[in-house]
Amino acid sequence: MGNSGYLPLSGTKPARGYFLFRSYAVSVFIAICFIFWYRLAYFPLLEVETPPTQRWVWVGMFLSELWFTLYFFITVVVKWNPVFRYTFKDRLSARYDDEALPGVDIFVCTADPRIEPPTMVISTVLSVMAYDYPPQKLSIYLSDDGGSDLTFYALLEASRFAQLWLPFCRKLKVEPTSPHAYFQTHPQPVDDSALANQWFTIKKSYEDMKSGIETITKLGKVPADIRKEHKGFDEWDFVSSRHDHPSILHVLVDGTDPNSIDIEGKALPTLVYLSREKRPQFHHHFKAGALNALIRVSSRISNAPFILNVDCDMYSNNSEAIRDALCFFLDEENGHDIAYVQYPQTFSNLTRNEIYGSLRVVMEFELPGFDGNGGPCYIGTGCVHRREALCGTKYSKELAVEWKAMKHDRESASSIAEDCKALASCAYEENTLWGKEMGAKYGSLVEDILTGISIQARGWRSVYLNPEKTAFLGMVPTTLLDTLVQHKRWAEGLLQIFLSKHCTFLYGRQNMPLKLQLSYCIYMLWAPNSFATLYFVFVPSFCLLKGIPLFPKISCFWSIPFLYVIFVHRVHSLVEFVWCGGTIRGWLNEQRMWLFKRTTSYVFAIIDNILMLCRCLKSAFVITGKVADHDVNQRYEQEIMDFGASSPMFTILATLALFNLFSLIALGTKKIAVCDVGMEVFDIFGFQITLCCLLVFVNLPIYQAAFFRKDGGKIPASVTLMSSTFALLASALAIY
Ligand SMILES: O=c1ccn([C@@H]2O[C@H](COP(=O)(O)OP(=O)(O)O[C@H]3O[C@H](CO)[C@@H](O)[C@H](O)[C@H]3O)[C@@H](O)[C@H]2O)c(=O)[nH]1
Ligand SMILES: [Mn+2]
Repeated sequence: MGNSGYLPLSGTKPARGYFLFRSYAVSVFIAICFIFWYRLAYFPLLEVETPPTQRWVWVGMFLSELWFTLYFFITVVVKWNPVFRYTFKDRLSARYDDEALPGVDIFVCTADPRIEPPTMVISTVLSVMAYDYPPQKLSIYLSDDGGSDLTFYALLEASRFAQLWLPFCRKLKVEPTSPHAYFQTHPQPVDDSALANQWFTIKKSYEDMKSGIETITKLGKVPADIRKEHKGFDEWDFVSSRHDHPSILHVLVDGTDPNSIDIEGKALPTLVYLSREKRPQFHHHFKAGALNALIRVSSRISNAPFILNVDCDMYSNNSEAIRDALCFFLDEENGHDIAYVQYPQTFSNLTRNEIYGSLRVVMEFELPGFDGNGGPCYIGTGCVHRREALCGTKYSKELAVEWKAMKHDRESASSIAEDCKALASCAYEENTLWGKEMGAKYGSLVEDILTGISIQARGWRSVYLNPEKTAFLGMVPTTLLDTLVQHKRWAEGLLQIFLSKHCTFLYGRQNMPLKLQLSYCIYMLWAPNSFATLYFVFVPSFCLLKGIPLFPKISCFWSIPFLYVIFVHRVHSLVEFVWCGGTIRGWLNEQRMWLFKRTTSYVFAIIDNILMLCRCLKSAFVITGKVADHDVNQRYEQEIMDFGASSPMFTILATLALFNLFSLIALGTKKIAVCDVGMEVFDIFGFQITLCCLLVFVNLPIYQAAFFRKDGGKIPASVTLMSSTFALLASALAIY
């Protein structure tokens, strides 16, 4: 306890099992040292009879192992000292009554009504409107980069439905407050007939609204009679396309208007629709551009000191999340230098065994590790920012705010709406620092990470909060290609940061602790992992066919460190995965995705980075799919991998998978011929054979999709044909 009676608003829990983790890390390091000793001592140096290929592949092994060691070291740095936080919301409420709480602006971003259905978007909007927070202090802004009247129509409907939904949420303490998620998971209450009736009425009006929106979305345009209902639709007379239109801004609920109330007469939060101006001759900077327009427009309308931003698929699952975050900012002793509170990215549509992987370990262990090293990175969604820090202010002690003394004067939002449009125009940012020193940063495919780095580099701290009750739930892609493309975008953007002046080692040198600068490498260096991985997936099997041993004999001493590292490293990964709630099959799927990403997404990420460095390519943000057709959904539910499309990524995957299969088959037939020396072959090539077998095992879904499946998610015949040819060629090359 510091000064008179001060009680902190948050605390930290000691990490469990960290002694085990540290012993594991140290022991693996020792084993790795032995591996390098072996690599150097047994380098097939100058013996005359060694063919030069053998020397080169040995160097390759050495370099790959060196890379993996470096990456392992970074992982250990990240996980060495994790911090797990919790909050005291009761203390917050005791110190700040509704009047004293600061305003919070909430940004929801959407970009395309075909990929991000308006019904999903408004469920998210309604979920954040229903936060357990004084409504007059809340303002919700929907940014629509799709410039779509369909989305506007949906939001208009949502603003009406909110008058029913918010009182209902209050009365029944509804959780989650997304109507879609709530009605999906909560059946009609049975014990209280009045409540049951009310539940039924609300569900009915929700379903009606939803089907109305769906019909119109399918139709592709808003019918004339509905357009007459609100003057806002007239704005679409000036929209020539989603890439060419003026700013559209409408205040659908004006919180300063005493008539903006729900059916119980309680105030509603402000609700604003914004589609910033887009012109073909101006770069719109994707989501970062959208965020900056929102920052400016909201600064005029509500100017809340805190900003929560979520992607349109991330609904609020915990109506206390704002209060939780404020426990950090409003802490009188430790809150002044906190720029943002990051929540984990968790998903509502994961299947039991997470067929395309999840960010489980990242969210449960790596981000707490970042927190321990100086603060989590900003991951784009589920994050509460201090407006000032996001806008580019450097941290200094003098900035400390006395929150209770804050004034909350606001002009009527509707009356200033017209003025605000200029703030969302393309020309506004010309010759300003927006996107450079102010707001979300431009020029990166991972604007979030870059923005986070720049905030931390200005001396601010950040914290990570992973409450027991998940704060937000979003969507993971439901096909393999979508997942790989998403990871390509991330890996590409992250590597781009590493190669730029914003690399943490340069940019964060002054204000970020070294361990935090280093921690960022775990993500910035995702893509380069592909070199070492490709090497390990191809070369040992190739050498197996050629008869070149790359590892020590199983029977000799040197195999021990190899066995130790392989075994303990994987067991640790499994334990870690299961520890944070995953299943064993889920872990296996995660391993497969690990391999797939490293041999496709990351390879393309590197190629694109090289092209960008040569200025042959401009980066583009491919929006992640959030809807799929019935068949695809069904396969996803059944955890059957979905290939379907023909993509060069699948050609690479299938080629590598088939090549390893061919190697194993070739070895099998060879072994029959040399039956009596079988044991000896295993002794010499044990590691390579095991690696090859493991790869074949991991790739089982690929063989199945290439040769045995008939459904729409199989690997297209052309891909199978091409990959088989490549794989056969490679095997032939090895054998002859
Ligand atoms: O021009 C654009 C492109 C995207 N978005 C929005 O950005 C969000 C994220 O896009 P999505 O396609 O879902 O990408 P993800 O890969 O799922 O997003 C993750 O990665 C992004 C880049 O690192 C972060 O911005 C996101 O917050 C994070 O969830 C969505 O709400 C989009 O509507 C825009 O507003 N304008
Ligand atoms: Mn997303």
